[in-house]
Amino acid sequence: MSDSLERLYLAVLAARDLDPATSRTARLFQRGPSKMAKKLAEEAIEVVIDAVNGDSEAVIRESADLLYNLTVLWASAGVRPEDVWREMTRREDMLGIAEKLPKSPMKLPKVASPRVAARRPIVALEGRAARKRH
Ligand SMILES: N=c1c2ncn([C@@H]3O[C@H](COP(=O)(O)OP(=O)(O)OP(=O)(O)O)[C@@H](O)[C@H]3O)c2ncn1[C@@H]1O[C@H](COP(=O)(O)O)[C@@H](O)[C@H]1O
Repeated sequence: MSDSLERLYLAVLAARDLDPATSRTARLFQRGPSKMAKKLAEEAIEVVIDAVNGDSEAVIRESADLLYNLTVLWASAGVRPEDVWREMTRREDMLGIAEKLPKSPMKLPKVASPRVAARRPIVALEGRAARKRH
């Protein structure tokens, strides 16, 4: 999926400077971040409504619209897909360790990599609080 999003991101960057009369993306860039944010929020609500109504086909369509509008907002905010993938990997590493936390904090697992070692120490907290800390 990340390949599709990365291709879409490049297409959005390429469309940014097209004619707003013919390119929706160029029109969104012309209208600015508040319009982009409004469209993203609208799409998120449409996904929610379709999911609550059990319309999975509509959820699929609206999710594609949501991801398009998210990609446009990323581009406007100077966020690249790889920035988001890096954060997701960081959380996966962190939560992976948190889920393996032994009962006693003294037996913390060896750090998986220098990248993990650079992180704040993990404190054995109860249940969801452990997730909230990171
Ligand atoms: N992937 C998309 C894409 N997904 C969704 N959309 C647009 O987002 C709309 C969905 O949002 P809405 O339901 O709000 O549509 P709408 O009601 O017509 O929009 P508004 O009237 O509310 O503004 C669709 O009608 C599409 O026009 C997209 N528009 C463009 N792309 C891609 O973006 C790139 C640039 O395309 P242009 O923007 O056409 O240059 C290309 O690769 C395109 O494939």
